[in-house]
Amino acid sequence: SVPVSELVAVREEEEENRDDGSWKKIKESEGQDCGQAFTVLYVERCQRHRWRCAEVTFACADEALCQLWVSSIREQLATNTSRPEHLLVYINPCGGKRKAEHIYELKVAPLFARAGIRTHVIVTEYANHARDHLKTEAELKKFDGVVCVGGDGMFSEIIHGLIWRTQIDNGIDLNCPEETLLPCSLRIGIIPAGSTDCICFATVGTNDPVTSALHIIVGDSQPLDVCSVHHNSLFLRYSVSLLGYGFYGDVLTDSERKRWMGPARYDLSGVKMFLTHHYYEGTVSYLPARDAIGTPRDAARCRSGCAVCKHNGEKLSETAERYKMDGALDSGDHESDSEWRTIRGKFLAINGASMSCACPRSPKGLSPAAHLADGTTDLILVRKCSRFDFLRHLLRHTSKDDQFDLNFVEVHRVRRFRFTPRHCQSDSDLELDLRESGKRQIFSQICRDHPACGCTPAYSSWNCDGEILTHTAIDVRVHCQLIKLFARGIEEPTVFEDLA
Ligand SMILES: CCCCCCCCCCCCC/C=C/[C@@H](O)[C@H](CO)NC(=O)CCCCCCCCCCCCCCC
Ligand SMILES: Nc1ncnc2c1ncn2[C@@H]1O[C@H](COP(=O)(O)OP(=O)(O)OP(=O)(O)O)[C@@H](O)[C@H]1O
Ligand SMILES: [Ca+2]
Repeated sequence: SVPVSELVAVREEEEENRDDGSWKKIKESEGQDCGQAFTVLYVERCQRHRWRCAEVTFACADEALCQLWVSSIREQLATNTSRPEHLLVYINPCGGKRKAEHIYELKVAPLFARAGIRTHVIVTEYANHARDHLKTEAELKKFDGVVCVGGDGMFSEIIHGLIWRTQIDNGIDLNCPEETLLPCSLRIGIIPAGSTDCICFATVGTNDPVTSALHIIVGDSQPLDVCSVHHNSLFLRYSVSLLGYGFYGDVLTDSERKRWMGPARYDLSGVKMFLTHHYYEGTVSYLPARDAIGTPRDAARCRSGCAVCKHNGEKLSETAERYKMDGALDSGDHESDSEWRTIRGKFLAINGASMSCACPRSPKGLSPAAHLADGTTDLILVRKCSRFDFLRHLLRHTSKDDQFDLNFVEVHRVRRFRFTPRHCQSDSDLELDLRESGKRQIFSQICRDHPACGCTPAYSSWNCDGEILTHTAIDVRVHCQLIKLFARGIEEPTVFEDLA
């Protein structure tokens, strides 16, 4: 049996198609003349979270009965209001291996057509075309969802456009980090055609255009946390996957100069920055997610219908409701300032992972137990250590071993965090540092005079979902379930999976 929610479409067979393979078989085996036939298209699960569109044709001597089946199935599909009818599609022809248009035309458009979905397709002509179109021009009321054909950078454009539009339409000040943002009503579908495609991989379990198209067609819905990033009272960007300073910031900066290489640029820059081995000094403060269930060291993973996301999401909205009824001004984190913790040090990497960040390079991701929609982000601090130790940490992203079980790595589940690089710290903080490291001052002078010695620069950059941020001192706040995707989270493998 197939659940009605996983039907793609039903098609009446034409007279001239009557010799088509599957139907002919039924006809012959029944040994009778068939009055009519119809084909049901449905989702079939394959290996490694992939979905395919399978079909079965039913033949029937009684034409009226056949019609009844077709109309009943159509009725069932029509009453399911979560299935989209009209989609706004943006294609980035320049991402990944530059195959987005081809992938859409060949694999996705025919499926949408079969499912009776109407589309308005825009092939972008320049960076930020999709974002700006969504911000100002797009007639969003006409659509049931937005589809992004591209990578994480393209997805970032879409969420910036949609979140901006939703807040501005409701008079919300984006530059104020304390504002409660309004969730976007349109769901977003991701057809992977980029270099990392981590958001697709971490929410569906695979980077496969057909699987993503089927999740859109059946009208799946997966809420997702979004971090807002501010510098003082200036809005910088939103992030849903990785906010990385140090190693991942440097890898991104270096790889941008190698865009022509396609996805391989990240590996080359990764090896280069690993060998460069820069560390950065600064202060990280964070607000622990005290009242949330789950920790970054849990063995359990965020999966389809995740109970942790459900529980934490409901608890947060109850607390927000209570605050509203009490007439409290701050609609922020509802946690007292005394809860903030501060860590100063030298770091090879500071990473905020709002989701696992699983991708083909690291199928378990940067924070394997992170949740898609629990209102928290996992703050991972990798302190200065030897190259050998850092390599051990990196390698554990690709094996079963725990990448956090090392004495130079710590991880905290947080609602909010801030970072200030050492050179931006207040005078009193700097004085303290100076007393601690008189010796280093002499060396850094020598290094400035002899740049070839390879000493560490003062600043790295933040990698924000694959975009470089313009500021290093940032304030990050998680907004629980601000957007929704046409996805359902990674499914546990089922007995129905095709193991052939
Ligand atoms: C030795 C093998 C170690 C492998 C360790 C792999 C860890 C990979 C973790 C990947 C996390 C991706 C997080 C996703 C971020 C996206 O929002 C963003 C936009 O698409 N992508 C990147 O920034 C792209 C980031 C790409 C980072 C690639 C890092 C590659 C590291 C290679 C280190 C090699 C050391 C070799 C020593 C001889
Ligand atoms: N028509 C265009 N011309 C040039 N750049 C574009 C165009 N449309 C979008 N972009 C930009 O291209 C950048 C990269 O796109 P995309 O995210 O699709 O691929 P990627 O960077 O290869 O993949 P990933 O982000 O998964 O690593 C995005 O930042 C986006 O703003
Ligand atoms: Ca989260």
